[in-house]
Amino acid sequence: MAAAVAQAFSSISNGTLTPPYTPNGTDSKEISRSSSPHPTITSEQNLLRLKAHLQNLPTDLLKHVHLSKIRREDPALYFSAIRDDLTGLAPIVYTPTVGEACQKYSHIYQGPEGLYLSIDDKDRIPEILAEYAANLSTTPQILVVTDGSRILGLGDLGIGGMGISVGKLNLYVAGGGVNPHGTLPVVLDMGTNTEAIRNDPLYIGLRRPRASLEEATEFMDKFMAAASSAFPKAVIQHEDFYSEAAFAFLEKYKNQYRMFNDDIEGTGSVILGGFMAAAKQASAASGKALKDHRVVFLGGGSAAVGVAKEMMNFFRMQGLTEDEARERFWLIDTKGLITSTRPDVVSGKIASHKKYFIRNDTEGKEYPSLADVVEYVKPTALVGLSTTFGAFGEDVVRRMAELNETPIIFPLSNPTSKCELSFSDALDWTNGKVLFASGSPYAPIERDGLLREPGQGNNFLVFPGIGFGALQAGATKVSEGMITASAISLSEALNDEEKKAGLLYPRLDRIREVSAKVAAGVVKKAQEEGLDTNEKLRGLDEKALVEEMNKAQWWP
Ligand SMILES: NC(=O)C1=CN([C@@H]2O[C@H](COP(=O)(O)OP(=O)(O)OC[C@H]3O[C@@H](n4cnc5c(N)ncnc54)[C@H](OP(=O)(O)O)[C@@H]3O)[C@@H](O)[C@H]2O)C=CC1
Ligand SMILES: CC(=O)C(=O)O
Ligand SMILES: [Mg+2]
Repeated sequence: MAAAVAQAFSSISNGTLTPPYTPNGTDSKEISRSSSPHPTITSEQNLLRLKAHLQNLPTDLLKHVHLSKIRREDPALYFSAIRDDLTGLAPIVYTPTVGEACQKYSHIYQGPEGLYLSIDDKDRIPEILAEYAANLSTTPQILVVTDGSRILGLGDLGIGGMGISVGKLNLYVAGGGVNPHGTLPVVLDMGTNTEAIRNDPLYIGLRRPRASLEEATEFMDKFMAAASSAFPKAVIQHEDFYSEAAFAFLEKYKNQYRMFNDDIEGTGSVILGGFMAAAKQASAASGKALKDHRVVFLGGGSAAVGVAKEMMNFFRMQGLTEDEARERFWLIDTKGLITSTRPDVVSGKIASHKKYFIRNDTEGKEYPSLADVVEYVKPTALVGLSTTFGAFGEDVVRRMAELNETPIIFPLSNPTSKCELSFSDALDWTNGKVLFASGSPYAPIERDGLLREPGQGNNFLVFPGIGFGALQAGATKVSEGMITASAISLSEALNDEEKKAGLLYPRLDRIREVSAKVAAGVVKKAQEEGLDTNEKLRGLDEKALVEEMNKAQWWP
Protein backbone atom coordinates (compact mmCIF):
# COMPACT_ATOMS: atom_id res chain seq x y z
CA MET A 1 0.00 0.00 0.00
CA ALA A 2 2.79 2.41 0.89
CA ALA A 3 4.09 2.31 -2.66
CA ALA A 4 0.65 3.13 -4.02
CA VAL A 5 0.28 6.08 -1.69
CA ALA A 6 3.75 7.30 -2.48
CA GLN A 7 2.93 7.21 -6.13
CA ALA A 8 -0.33 9.04 -5.56
CA PHE A 9 1.55 11.71 -3.74
CA SER A 10 4.47 12.15 -6.01
CA SER A 11 1.96 13.03 -8.68
CA ILE A 12 0.73 16.07 -6.81
CA SER A 13 3.81 17.08 -4.91
CA ASN A 14 6.90 19.05 -5.64
CA GLY A 15 9.35 21.10 -3.62
CA THR A 16 9.92 19.63 -0.19
CA LEU A 17 6.65 17.75 0.11
CA THR A 18 7.80 14.20 0.32
CA PRO A 19 5.73 11.19 -0.50
CA PRO A 20 3.43 10.26 2.26
CA TYR A 21 4.69 8.51 5.13
CA THR A 22 3.20 5.48 6.72
CA PRO A 23 3.06 6.69 10.31
CA ASN A 24 5.75 4.82 12.17
CA GLY A 25 5.49 2.06 9.60
CA THR A 26 1.85 1.44 8.79
CA ASP A 27 2.73 -1.54 6.67
CA SER A 28 5.11 -2.93 9.21
CA LYS A 29 3.74 -6.47 9.17
CA GLU A 30 4.53 -6.80 5.53
CA ILE A 31 8.00 -5.36 5.99
CA SER A 32 8.80 -7.58 9.00
CA ARG A 33 7.74 -10.68 7.15
CA SER A 34 9.71 -9.97 4.05
CA SER A 35 12.83 -8.86 5.96
CA SER A 36 13.07 -12.09 7.96
CA PRO A 37 15.36 -14.48 6.05
CA HIS A 38 14.30 -17.62 7.88
CA PRO A 39 10.95 -18.59 9.42
CA THR A 40 12.57 -19.88 12.64
CA ILE A 41 13.93 -16.46 13.61
CA THR A 42 11.83 -15.35 16.56
CA SER A 43 10.87 -11.89 17.71
CA GLU A 44 12.76 -12.60 20.96
CA GLN A 45 15.93 -13.21 18.98
CA ASN A 46 15.41 -10.02 17.01
CA LEU A 47 15.04 -8.11 20.26
CA LEU A 48 18.17 -9.63 21.77
CA ARG A 49 20.08 -8.91 18.56
CA LEU A 50 18.94 -5.29 18.57
CA LYS A 51 19.97 -4.81 22.19
CA ALA A 52 23.39 -6.37 21.56
CA HIS A 53 23.88 -4.26 18.45
CA LEU A 54 23.00 -1.06 20.31
CA GLN A 55 25.56 -1.87 22.98
CA ASN A 56 28.25 -2.14 20.33
CA LEU A 57 27.50 1.17 18.67
CA PRO A 58 30.02 3.76 19.88
CA THR A 59 27.89 6.94 20.02
CA ASP A 60 24.39 7.88 21.09
CA LEU A 61 23.75 9.47 17.68
CA LEU A 62 24.57 6.21 15.89
CA LYS A 63 22.22 4.39 18.27
CA HIS A 64 19.54 6.97 17.50
CA VAL A 65 20.01 6.53 13.75
CA HIS A 66 19.93 2.75 14.01
CA LEU A 67 16.79 2.83 16.14
CA SER A 68 15.10 5.19 13.65
CA LYS A 69 15.72 2.65 10.91
CA ILE A 70 14.27 -0.14 13.07
CA ARG A 71 11.22 2.00 13.86
CA ARG A 72 10.46 2.47 10.19
CA GLU A 73 11.00 -1.19 9.34
CA ASP A 74 9.61 -2.96 12.39
CA PRO A 75 7.78 -0.75 14.92
CA ALA A 76 6.86 -3.70 17.14
CA LEU A 77 10.54 -4.53 17.60
CA TYR A 78 11.43 -0.89 18.20
CA PHE A 79 8.74 -0.38 20.83
CA SER A 80 9.55 -3.71 22.48
CA ALA A 81 13.12 -2.49 23.00
CA ILE A 82 11.87 0.78 24.48
CA ARG A 83 9.31 -1.03 26.65
CA ASP A 84 12.12 -3.12 28.13
CA ASP A 85 14.42 -0.18 28.90
CA LEU A 86 12.71 3.20 28.69
CA THR A 87 15.10 4.73 31.22
CA GLY A 88 18.11 3.69 29.15
CA LEU A 89 16.68 4.47 25.71
CA ALA A 90 14.73 7.69 26.37
CA PRO A 91 17.98 9.73 26.26
CA ILE A 92 18.73 8.14 22.86
CA VAL A 93 15.37 8.53 21.16
CA TYR A 94 14.53 11.80 22.96
CA THR A 95 16.48 14.52 24.75
CA PRO A 96 19.44 14.99 24.68
CA THR A 97 20.31 12.91 21.58
CA VAL A 98 17.26 13.98 19.56
CA GLY A 99 18.70 17.52 19.64
CA GLU A 100 21.87 16.40 17.87
CA ALA A 101 19.76 14.33 15.45
CA CYS A 102 17.73 17.44 14.54
CA GLN A 103 20.89 19.50 14.08
CA LYS A 104 22.29 16.84 11.72
CA TYR A 105 18.95 15.87 10.22
CA SER A 106 19.88 16.34 6.58
CA HIS A 107 23.14 14.43 7.12
CA ILE A 108 21.60 11.38 8.77
CA TYR A 109 18.44 11.41 6.64
CA GLN A 110 17.51 7.91 5.52
CA GLY A 111 14.05 8.53 4.07
CA PRO A 112 10.75 10.20 4.97
CA GLU A 113 9.58 9.82 8.52
CA GLY A 114 6.42 11.88 8.45
CA LEU A 115 4.58 14.56 6.55
CA TYR A 116 6.76 17.37 5.21
CA LEU A 117 4.69 20.33 4.05
CA SER A 118 6.28 23.25 2.27
CA ILE A 119 5.03 26.81 2.52
CA ASP A 120 5.36 26.91 -1.26
CA ASP A 121 2.43 24.48 -1.36
CA LYS A 122 0.26 26.44 1.06
CA ASP A 123 -2.54 26.97 -1.44
CA ARG A 124 -2.83 23.22 -2.02
CA ILE A 125 -2.78 22.08 1.61
CA PRO A 126 -6.45 20.98 1.73
CA GLU A 127 -6.01 18.96 -1.45
CA ILE A 128 -2.74 17.40 -0.29
CA LEU A 129 -4.09 16.42 3.13
CA ALA A 130 -7.37 15.10 1.76
CA GLU A 131 -5.52 12.88 -0.69
CA TYR A 132 -3.07 11.80 1.95
CA ALA A 133 -5.91 10.84 4.30
CA ALA A 134 -7.78 8.97 1.57
CA ASN A 135 -4.76 6.76 0.93
CA LEU A 136 -3.95 5.81 4.50
CA SER A 137 -5.00 2.44 5.86
CA THR A 138 -5.05 3.73 9.45
CA THR A 139 -6.23 7.14 10.58
CA PRO A 140 -3.80 9.31 12.53
CA GLN A 141 -4.99 10.03 16.07
CA ILE A 142 -2.19 12.26 17.28
CA LEU A 143 -0.31 14.76 15.14
CA VAL A 144 2.77 16.52 16.45
CA VAL A 145 3.59 19.53 14.32
CA THR A 146 6.55 21.89 14.37
CA ASP A 147 7.98 24.52 12.08
CA GLY A 148 11.48 23.77 13.38
CA SER A 149 11.98 27.37 14.48
CA ARG A 150 13.03 26.71 18.11
CA ILE A 151 14.13 23.12 18.52
CA LEU A 152 14.81 22.50 22.22
CA GLY A 153 17.30 25.26 23.09
CA LEU A 154 19.17 24.80 19.81
CA GLY A 155 17.49 27.49 17.73
CA ASP A 156 16.08 27.46 14.20
CA LEU A 157 16.83 24.10 12.57
CA GLY A 158 14.34 24.37 9.70
CA ILE A 159 13.17 21.04 8.34
CA GLY A 160 15.41 19.25 10.89
CA GLY A 161 12.56 19.90 13.31
CA MET A 162 10.96 16.73 11.94
CA GLY A 163 13.21 14.86 14.40
CA ILE A 164 11.40 16.43 17.34
CA SER A 165 7.93 15.57 16.00
CA VAL A 166 9.06 11.97 15.53
CA GLY A 167 10.71 11.86 18.99
CA LYS A 168 7.61 13.19 20.75
CA LEU A 169 5.39 10.66 19.00
CA ASN A 170 7.72 7.82 19.98
CA LEU A 171 7.01 8.81 23.56
CA TYR A 172 3.28 8.97 22.86
CA VAL A 173 3.57 5.30 21.93
CA ALA A 174 6.13 4.17 24.50
CA GLY A 175 4.83 6.26 27.39
CA GLY A 176 1.21 6.89 26.58
CA GLY A 177 0.12 3.73 24.80
CA VAL A 178 -0.99 5.34 21.54
CA ASN A 179 -0.97 2.90 18.65
CA PRO A 180 2.11 3.71 16.52
CA HIS A 181 -0.01 3.47 13.38
CA GLY A 182 -2.10 6.32 14.78
CA THR A 183 0.77 8.80 15.01
CA LEU A 184 1.67 11.38 12.40
CA PRO A 185 4.77 13.58 12.70
CA VAL A 186 4.56 16.78 10.70
CA VAL A 187 7.04 19.50 9.84
CA LEU A 188 5.92 22.71 8.20
CA ASP A 189 8.84 23.96 6.16
CA MET A 190 8.79 27.74 6.22
CA GLY A 191 12.51 28.25 5.58
CA THR A 192 15.16 28.84 8.23
CA ASN A 193 17.02 31.84 9.55
CA THR A 194 20.09 29.74 10.31
CA GLU A 195 22.37 30.62 7.43
CA ALA A 196 24.77 27.71 7.96
CA ILE A 197 21.85 25.30 7.50
CA ARG A 198 20.60 27.06 4.37
CA ASN A 199 24.10 26.88 2.89
CA ASP A 200 24.66 23.23 3.74
CA PRO A 201 24.78 21.32 0.43
CA LEU A 202 23.00 18.38 2.05
CA TYR A 203 20.11 20.44 3.45
CA ILE A 204 16.77 18.96 2.36
CA GLY A 205 14.54 21.91 3.28
CA LEU A 206 13.68 25.22 1.65
CA ARG A 207 16.71 27.48 1.21
CA ARG A 208 15.01 30.73 2.11
CA PRO A 209 14.81 32.92 5.20
CA ARG A 210 11.99 31.96 7.54
CA ALA A 211 8.56 33.29 6.64
CA SER A 212 7.22 36.26 8.60
CA LEU A 213 4.67 35.58 11.32
CA GLU A 214 1.98 36.93 9.00
CA GLU A 215 2.90 34.52 6.20
CA ALA A 216 3.35 31.67 8.68
CA THR A 217 -0.11 32.34 10.12
CA GLU A 218 -1.68 32.10 6.69
CA PHE A 219 0.02 28.70 6.22
CA MET A 220 -0.95 27.54 9.72
CA ASP A 221 -4.58 28.56 9.20
CA LYS A 222 -4.67 26.31 6.16
CA PHE A 223 -2.85 23.47 7.85
CA MET A 224 -5.01 23.49 10.99
CA ALA A 225 -8.23 23.59 8.99
CA ALA A 226 -7.13 20.90 6.53
CA ALA A 227 -5.65 18.58 9.19
CA SER A 228 -8.76 18.86 11.37
CA SER A 229 -10.97 18.17 8.40
CA ALA A 230 -8.88 15.21 7.13
CA PHE A 231 -8.51 13.71 10.63
CA PRO A 232 -11.55 15.02 12.54
CA LYS A 233 -10.90 13.01 15.71
CA ALA A 234 -7.16 13.67 15.98
CA VAL A 235 -5.42 15.73 18.65
CA ILE A 236 -2.87 18.21 17.27
CA GLN A 237 0.13 19.03 19.44
CA HIS A 238 2.13 22.16 18.61
CA GLU A 239 5.82 21.76 19.34
CA ASP A 240 8.87 24.00 19.34
CA PHE A 241 7.53 27.03 17.54
CA TYR A 242 9.47 30.20 18.43
CA SER A 243 7.80 31.92 21.35
CA GLU A 244 5.93 34.70 19.53
CA ALA A 245 4.42 32.22 17.05
CA ALA A 246 3.73 29.65 19.79
CA PHE A 247 1.58 32.09 21.76
CA ALA A 248 -0.08 33.54 18.66
CA PHE A 249 -1.09 30.09 17.34
CA LEU A 250 -2.27 28.81 20.73
CA GLU A 251 -4.44 31.86 21.25
CA LYS A 252 -5.86 31.60 17.74
CA TYR A 253 -6.62 27.87 17.62
CA LYS A 254 -7.21 26.69 21.20
CA ASN A 255 -10.97 27.19 21.08
CA GLN A 256 -11.33 26.23 17.45
CA TYR A 257 -9.50 22.89 17.22
CA ARG A 258 -8.56 19.94 19.44
CA MET A 259 -5.01 21.19 19.99
CA PHE A 260 -2.56 22.27 22.65
CA ASN A 261 0.94 23.71 22.80
CA ASP A 262 3.33 21.35 24.52
CA ASP A 263 6.01 23.93 25.40
CA ILE A 264 3.58 26.36 26.99
CA GLU A 265 0.95 24.02 28.42
CA GLY A 266 2.63 20.60 28.67
CA THR A 267 5.66 22.13 30.36
CA GLY A 268 3.38 24.21 32.59
CA SER A 269 1.64 21.04 33.70
CA VAL A 270 4.74 18.97 34.41
CA ILE A 271 6.44 21.73 36.39
CA LEU A 272 3.30 22.53 38.38
CA GLY A 273 3.11 18.81 39.24
CA GLY A 274 6.76 18.66 40.35
CA PHE A 275 6.59 21.97 42.19
CA MET A 276 3.63 20.76 44.24
CA ALA A 277 5.78 17.92 45.58
CA ALA A 278 8.89 20.09 46.01
CA ALA A 279 7.07 22.94 47.78
CA LYS A 280 5.50 20.50 50.24
CA GLN A 281 8.92 19.03 51.07
CA ALA A 282 10.51 22.47 51.34
CA SER A 283 7.73 23.82 53.55
CA ALA A 284 7.88 20.75 55.78
CA ALA A 285 11.61 21.45 56.31
CA SER A 286 11.35 25.22 56.80
CA GLY A 287 7.92 25.66 58.36
CA LYS A 288 7.18 28.30 55.71
CA ALA A 289 3.56 28.43 54.51
CA LEU A 290 3.01 27.04 51.02
CA LYS A 291 1.54 30.35 49.87
CA ASP A 292 4.79 32.13 50.79
CA HIS A 293 7.01 30.44 48.22
CA ARG A 294 8.72 32.87 45.85
CA VAL A 295 9.78 31.77 42.41
CA VAL A 296 12.45 33.36 40.20
CA PHE A 297 12.59 32.37 36.53
CA LEU A 298 15.63 32.77 34.31
CA GLY A 299 13.94 33.10 30.90
CA GLY A 300 10.91 34.92 29.57
CA GLY A 301 10.04 32.79 26.53
CA SER A 302 7.14 30.47 25.77
CA ALA A 303 8.28 27.88 28.30
CA ALA A 304 8.95 30.30 31.17
CA VAL A 305 5.73 32.27 30.73
CA GLY A 306 3.71 29.08 30.18
CA VAL A 307 5.15 27.46 33.30
CA ALA A 308 4.77 30.56 35.48
CA LYS A 309 1.12 30.96 34.45
CA GLU A 310 0.37 27.31 35.16
CA MET A 311 2.26 27.41 38.47
CA MET A 312 -0.01 30.24 39.58
CA ASN A 313 -2.60 27.51 40.12
CA PHE A 314 -0.49 26.23 43.02
CA PHE A 315 -0.89 29.58 44.77
CA ARG A 316 -4.57 29.83 43.83
CA MET A 317 -5.01 26.43 45.55
CA GLN A 318 -3.55 28.03 48.71
CA GLY A 319 -6.33 30.63 48.60
CA LEU A 320 -4.51 33.52 46.89
CA THR A 321 -6.28 35.75 44.37
CA GLU A 322 -4.98 35.94 40.80
CA ASP A 323 -3.05 39.16 41.52
CA GLU A 324 -1.61 37.74 44.73
CA ALA A 325 -0.57 34.54 42.92
CA ARG A 326 1.11 36.52 40.14
CA GLU A 327 3.08 38.46 42.75
CA ARG A 328 4.90 35.23 43.69
CA PHE A 329 6.81 35.28 40.34
CA TRP A 330 9.82 37.25 39.08
CA LEU A 331 10.90 36.70 35.46
CA ILE A 332 14.34 37.58 34.07
CA ASP A 333 15.25 37.78 30.37
CA THR A 334 18.45 38.92 28.63
CA LYS A 335 17.78 42.49 29.81
CA GLY A 336 17.32 41.55 33.46
CA LEU A 337 14.29 41.46 35.74
CA ILE A 338 11.17 42.44 33.80
CA THR A 339 10.08 45.66 35.51
CA SER A 340 7.66 48.42 34.56
CA THR A 341 10.52 50.92 34.46
CA ARG A 342 12.83 49.06 32.09
CA PRO A 343 13.41 51.04 28.88
CA ASP A 344 11.91 48.37 26.54
CA VAL A 345 8.83 48.15 28.76
CA VAL A 346 8.42 51.93 28.95
CA SER A 347 8.76 52.21 25.15
CA GLY A 348 6.26 49.38 24.64
CA LYS A 349 8.77 47.28 22.71
CA ILE A 350 8.62 44.33 25.10
CA ALA A 351 7.21 41.10 23.64
CA SER A 352 3.51 40.86 24.43
CA HIS A 353 3.74 37.43 26.10
CA LYS A 354 6.01 38.89 28.82
CA LYS A 355 3.66 41.71 29.79
CA TYR A 356 1.58 39.70 32.25
CA PHE A 357 4.60 39.27 34.56
CA ILE A 358 5.94 42.84 34.54
CA ARG A 359 6.84 43.80 38.13
CA ASN A 360 5.36 47.11 39.21
CA ASP A 361 6.87 47.15 42.67
CA THR A 362 10.59 47.79 42.08
CA GLU A 363 10.43 51.57 42.63
CA GLY A 364 12.51 52.49 39.62
CA LYS A 365 15.40 50.19 40.49
CA GLU A 366 16.59 47.68 37.88
CA TYR A 367 18.03 44.23 38.61
CA PRO A 368 20.14 43.24 35.60
CA SER A 369 21.61 39.94 36.77
CA LEU A 370 20.30 36.74 38.30
CA ALA A 371 22.48 37.32 41.37
CA ASP A 372 20.93 40.79 41.83
CA VAL A 373 17.42 39.33 41.60
CA VAL A 374 18.17 36.50 44.03
CA GLU A 375 19.50 39.03 46.53
CA TYR A 376 16.45 41.24 46.07
CA VAL A 377 13.73 38.54 46.04
CA LYS A 378 15.26 35.90 48.33
CA PRO A 379 13.43 33.17 46.40
CA THR A 380 12.60 29.69 47.62
CA ALA A 381 12.68 28.35 44.06
CA LEU A 382 14.75 28.96 40.93
CA VAL A 383 13.52 27.82 37.51
CA GLY A 384 15.74 27.87 34.42
CA LEU A 385 14.19 28.10 30.93
CA SER A 386 16.85 30.32 29.41
CA THR A 387 18.67 28.00 26.96
CA THR A 388 21.90 29.06 28.71
CA PHE A 389 24.35 26.39 29.80
CA GLY A 390 25.68 26.87 33.32
CA ALA A 391 23.62 30.03 33.93
CA PHE A 392 22.99 28.97 37.55
CA GLY A 393 26.51 29.72 38.76
CA GLU A 394 28.15 28.66 41.98
CA ASP A 395 27.56 31.97 43.81
CA VAL A 396 23.83 31.97 43.05
CA VAL A 397 23.35 28.31 43.95
CA ARG A 398 25.31 28.66 47.22
CA ARG A 399 23.24 31.73 48.07
CA MET A 400 20.03 29.74 47.45
CA ALA A 401 21.30 27.17 49.97
CA GLU A 402 22.02 29.90 52.53
CA LEU A 403 18.55 31.35 52.07
CA ASN A 404 16.69 28.04 52.20
CA GLU A 405 16.70 24.85 54.20
CA THR A 406 15.98 22.94 50.98
CA PRO A 407 16.26 25.18 47.89
CA ILE A 408 14.11 24.20 44.93
CA ILE A 409 16.24 24.43 41.78
CA PHE A 410 14.84 23.37 38.40
CA PRO A 411 17.29 23.93 35.51
CA LEU A 412 14.93 22.89 32.72
CA SER A 413 16.55 23.93 29.44
CA ASN A 414 17.20 21.20 26.88
CA PRO A 415 19.27 19.49 25.72
CA THR A 416 21.96 18.93 28.38
CA SER A 417 24.31 21.31 26.52
CA LYS A 418 21.86 24.13 27.34
CA CYS A 419 21.03 23.13 30.92
CA GLU A 420 21.54 25.85 33.54
CA LEU A 421 23.02 23.54 36.21
CA SER A 422 24.25 19.95 36.44
CA PHE A 423 22.97 17.62 39.14
CA SER A 424 26.44 17.09 40.63
CA ASP A 425 27.12 20.84 40.94
CA ALA A 426 23.65 21.33 42.42
CA LEU A 427 24.39 18.72 45.10
CA ASP A 428 27.92 20.01 45.77
CA TRP A 429 27.00 23.68 45.99
CA THR A 430 24.00 23.13 48.27
CA ASN A 431 25.68 20.51 50.43
CA GLY A 432 23.13 17.97 49.21
CA LYS A 433 20.11 20.07 50.29
CA VAL A 434 18.75 20.78 46.81
CA LEU A 435 15.33 19.66 45.52
CA PHE A 436 16.31 19.20 41.89
CA ALA A 437 14.67 18.56 38.53
CA SER A 438 16.23 19.09 35.10
CA GLY A 439 14.74 18.96 31.60
CA SER A 440 17.21 16.38 30.29
CA PRO A 441 18.23 13.39 32.37
CA TYR A 442 21.15 13.14 34.79
CA ALA A 443 22.32 9.90 36.37
CA PRO A 444 21.69 9.30 40.08
CA ILE A 445 24.63 10.15 42.35
CA GLU A 446 25.68 8.47 45.58
CA ARG A 447 26.27 11.02 48.31
CA ASP A 448 26.79 10.53 52.04
CA GLY A 449 25.82 6.88 51.65
CA LEU A 450 22.53 7.76 49.97
CA LEU A 451 21.57 7.35 46.33
CA ARG A 452 20.30 10.75 45.20
CA GLU A 453 17.96 10.53 42.21
CA PRO A 454 17.40 13.70 40.18
CA GLY A 455 13.90 14.53 38.95
CA GLN A 456 13.34 14.92 35.23
CA GLY A 457 11.00 17.87 34.80
CA ASN A 458 10.17 17.22 31.20
CA ASN A 459 6.81 17.55 29.52
CA PHE A 460 7.04 13.93 28.34
CA LEU A 461 5.64 12.94 31.75
CA VAL A 462 2.35 14.57 30.79
CA PHE A 463 1.86 15.19 27.07
CA PRO A 464 1.18 11.50 26.27
CA GLY A 465 -1.55 11.50 28.93
CA ILE A 466 -2.96 14.85 27.82
CA GLY A 467 -3.21 13.77 24.17
CA PHE A 468 -4.45 10.28 24.98
CA GLY A 469 -7.02 11.59 27.48
CA ALA A 470 -8.34 14.19 25.03
CA LEU A 471 -8.56 11.49 22.38
CA GLN A 472 -10.37 8.97 24.60
CA ALA A 473 -12.80 11.59 25.86
CA GLY A 474 -13.46 12.71 22.29
CA ALA A 475 -12.92 16.19 23.73
CA THR A 476 -13.99 19.04 21.52
CA LYS A 477 -10.96 21.02 22.67
CA VAL A 478 -8.08 20.84 25.14
CA SER A 479 -9.01 23.32 27.84
CA GLU A 480 -6.87 25.04 30.47
CA GLY A 481 -8.79 23.04 33.07
CA MET A 482 -7.77 19.79 31.39
CA ILE A 483 -4.11 20.89 31.46
CA THR A 484 -4.26 21.71 35.17
CA ALA A 485 -6.03 18.40 35.83
CA SER A 486 -3.10 16.62 34.16
CA ALA A 487 -0.68 18.32 36.58
CA ILE A 488 -2.75 17.35 39.60
CA SER A 489 -3.00 13.74 38.41
CA LEU A 490 0.77 13.67 37.89
CA SER A 491 1.40 14.97 41.40
CA GLU A 492 -0.91 12.28 42.77
CA ALA A 493 0.85 9.54 40.80
CA LEU A 494 3.85 9.31 43.16
CA ASN A 495 3.68 6.02 45.05
CA ASP A 496 4.66 5.55 48.71
CA GLU A 497 8.13 4.27 47.91
CA GLU A 498 8.83 7.25 45.63
CA LYS A 499 7.52 9.66 48.25
CA LYS A 500 9.73 8.05 50.88
CA ALA A 501 12.72 8.39 48.59
CA GLY A 502 11.93 12.12 48.31
CA LEU A 503 11.30 11.98 44.56
CA LEU A 504 9.47 14.83 42.87
CA TYR A 505 8.29 12.73 39.93
CA PRO A 506 7.33 9.08 39.47
CA ARG A 507 10.06 6.83 38.09
CA LEU A 508 10.17 6.41 34.33
CA ASP A 509 9.64 2.66 34.45
CA ARG A 510 6.07 3.40 35.65
CA ILE A 511 5.31 5.81 32.79
CA ARG A 512 2.44 3.73 31.36
CA GLU A 513 0.71 3.67 34.74
CA VAL A 514 1.34 7.37 35.24
CA SER A 515 0.10 8.27 31.74
CA ALA A 516 -3.10 6.30 32.34
CA LYS A 517 -3.69 8.30 35.52
CA VAL A 518 -2.91 11.59 33.79
CA ALA A 519 -5.23 10.65 30.90
CA ALA A 520 -8.01 9.71 33.34
CA GLY A 521 -7.66 13.11 35.05
CA VAL A 522 -7.91 14.81 31.66
CA VAL A 523 -11.03 12.80 30.71
CA LYS A 524 -12.70 13.58 34.04
CA LYS A 525 -12.09 17.30 33.64
CA ALA A 526 -13.36 17.24 30.03
CA GLN A 527 -16.53 15.59 31.34
CA GLU A 528 -16.94 18.15 34.13
CA GLU A 529 -16.53 20.97 31.63
CA GLY A 530 -18.97 19.41 29.17
CA LEU A 531 -16.26 19.06 26.51
CA ASP A 532 -16.39 15.26 26.12
CA THR A 533 -18.29 13.37 23.44
CA ASN A 534 -17.47 9.77 24.38
CA GLU A 535 -20.60 8.69 26.21
CA LYS A 536 -19.12 5.30 27.16
CA LEU A 537 -16.79 6.92 29.68
CA ARG A 538 -19.45 9.05 31.35
CA GLY A 539 -20.42 8.22 34.93
CA LEU A 540 -17.22 6.27 35.65
CA ASP A 541 -15.30 7.09 38.81
CA GLU A 542 -11.58 7.88 38.71
CA LYS A 543 -10.49 4.29 39.34
CA ALA A 544 -12.69 2.97 36.57
CA LEU A 545 -11.46 5.67 34.21
CA VAL A 546 -7.84 4.70 34.92
CA GLU A 547 -8.74 1.09 34.13
CA GLU A 548 -10.37 2.18 30.86
CA MET A 549 -7.23 4.14 29.93
CA ASN A 550 -5.06 1.13 30.73
CA LYS A 551 -7.24 -1.10 28.61
CA ALA A 552 -7.13 1.31 25.67
CA GLN A 553 -3.32 1.41 25.64
CA TRP A 554 -1.50 -0.29 22.78
CA TRP A 555 1.32 -2.68 23.68
CA PRO A 556 4.00 -3.99 21.32
N1 LIG B 1 11.91 20.71 30.46
C1 LIG B 1 10.96 20.82 29.58
O1 LIG B 1 10.00 20.03 29.55
C2 LIG B 1 10.99 21.93 28.58
C3 LIG B 1 12.10 22.69 28.40
N2 LIG B 1 12.10 23.69 27.47
C4 LIG B 1 13.34 24.40 27.27
O2 LIG B 1 13.18 25.75 27.62
C5 LIG B 1 14.11 26.53 26.92
C6 LIG B 1 13.44 27.81 26.50
O3 LIG B 1 12.39 27.58 25.59
P1 LIG B 1 11.53 28.84 25.04
O4 LIG B 1 10.99 29.60 26.18
O5 LIG B 1 10.56 28.38 24.07
O6 LIG B 1 12.70 29.63 24.29
P2 LIG B 1 12.96 31.15 24.01
O7 LIG B 1 14.20 31.22 23.22
O8 LIG B 1 11.73 31.78 23.50
O9 LIG B 1 13.20 31.76 25.45
C7 LIG B 1 14.42 31.85 26.08
C8 LIG B 1 14.32 32.94 27.10
O10 LIG B 1 15.51 32.96 27.85
C9 LIG B 1 16.01 34.28 27.88
N3 LIG B 1 17.46 34.21 27.98
C10 LIG B 1 18.35 33.72 27.10
N4 LIG B 1 19.59 33.81 27.58
C11 LIG B 1 19.48 34.39 28.79
C12 LIG B 1 20.42 34.78 29.78
N5 LIG B 1 21.73 34.57 29.62
N6 LIG B 1 19.96 35.36 30.90
C13 LIG B 1 18.65 35.58 31.06
N7 LIG B 1 17.71 35.22 30.17
C14 LIG B 1 18.13 34.64 29.05
C15 LIG B 1 15.54 34.94 26.59
O11 LIG B 1 15.53 36.33 26.76
P3 LIG B 1 15.02 37.35 25.64
O12 LIG B 1 13.53 37.20 25.62
O13 LIG B 1 15.47 38.68 26.15
O14 LIG B 1 15.67 36.94 24.37
C16 LIG B 1 14.16 34.33 26.47
O15 LIG B 1 13.22 35.06 27.21
C17 LIG B 1 14.64 25.63 25.80
O16 LIG B 1 15.95 25.22 26.10
C18 LIG B 1 13.74 24.44 25.81
O17 LIG B 1 14.41 23.25 25.47
C19 LIG B 1 10.99 24.02 26.75
C20 LIG B 1 9.86 23.29 26.89
C21 LIG B 1 9.80 22.15 27.77
C1 LIG C 1 10.99 19.23 26.17
C2 LIG C 1 10.60 20.21 25.20
O1 LIG C 1 9.48 20.21 24.72
C3 LIG C 1 11.55 21.21 24.81
O2 LIG C 1 12.63 21.27 25.36
O3 LIG C 1 11.19 22.00 23.93
MG1 LIG D 1 9.32 21.39 23.02
